[in-house]
Amino acid sequence: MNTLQIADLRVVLPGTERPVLDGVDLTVASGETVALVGESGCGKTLTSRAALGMVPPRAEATGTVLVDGRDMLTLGARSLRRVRATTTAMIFQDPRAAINPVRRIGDFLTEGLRLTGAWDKTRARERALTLLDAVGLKSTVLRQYPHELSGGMLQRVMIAAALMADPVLLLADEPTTALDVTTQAEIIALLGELQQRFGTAMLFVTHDLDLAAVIADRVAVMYAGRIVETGPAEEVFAAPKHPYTAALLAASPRLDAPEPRLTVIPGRVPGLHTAISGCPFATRCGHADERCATERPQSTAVPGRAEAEVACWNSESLIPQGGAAHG
Ligand SMILES: Nc1ncnc2c1ncn2[C@@H]1O[C@H](COP(=O)(O)OP(=O)(O)OP(=O)(O)O)[C@@H](O)[C@H]1O
Repeated sequence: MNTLQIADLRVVLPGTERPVLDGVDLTVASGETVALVGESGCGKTLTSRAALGMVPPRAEATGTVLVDGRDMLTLGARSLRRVRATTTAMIFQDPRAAINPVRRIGDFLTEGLRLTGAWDKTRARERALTLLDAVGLKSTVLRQYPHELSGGMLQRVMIAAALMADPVLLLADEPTTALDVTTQAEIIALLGELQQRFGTAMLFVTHDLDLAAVIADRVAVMYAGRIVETGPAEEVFAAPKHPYTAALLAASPRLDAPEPRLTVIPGRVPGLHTAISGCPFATRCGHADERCATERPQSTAVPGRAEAEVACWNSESLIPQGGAAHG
């Protein structure tokens, strides 16, 4: 069974012309890491928040969001709180914004578990010590305050906190963007190692394709609220099947290329006040024809590639085998 199974998720915000999430299908299996990539404003964060049953106020949400078999969109408030506290965890971009600055790290780590009522103080503290050790921090950190720790140490604390209740699903939203490159590499390695060790499913939101290539088993490429391509990360990045994926890869800076240069994808992601009748990428796509402008392409299996789908009318004829090598 998939730990996270999102099916046909549609979210409509009041006063807009197109759904902000438009028929999203996404699965993450136990022990698997799926990277959700795409330009800013495509709906990545909304998708990962929906996995916690969080949708913007006054938004209309349809479809199903199953976490460990329970639909987060229909659970009552109490059950939702319990599922959030015991089966899911989220790691955010900026650890300082997500932690109470006047509470000691020890209290921060243990209070979530103690609130569930199932853990007493001693047991919660033991669990905190085990996890601090797992993330490479000393036990003395328990008595420290957030301002006494560096950004990298604090993100390690956040990872420890996320794993306290032994969640089945970890949602990481740009968890290393606020860190320098060395610390970023350490945190990514740590996340990967712990996720394997604890067998957690992880949805990793990022706009950094190189990072996605390093951490993910599978990748889902999102554009204007839709998943336009999915598949094994290595294969998708080596040979993209959707013109948008190919354009994203071309626009990703490659310092090791013979002639490093930055390609820009012309145009912008259509705003929420623009109705879309066909493919949302059609207006920016060099391969679009009349059909792309009027008929919505459905996701279809990519021939010869396991667990891979693409939503493009012209994928087979336009994207050459071998595609744009990257990474
Ligand atoms: N609470 C909200 N109320 C209204 N609109 C929202 C809300 N949250 C997000 N949006 C809009 O939904 C769209 C998708 O936002 P989302 O944050 O999911 O994108 P993203 O792909 O994660 O972008 P980024 O990489 O910049 O974080 C954007 O147009 C955003 O302005």
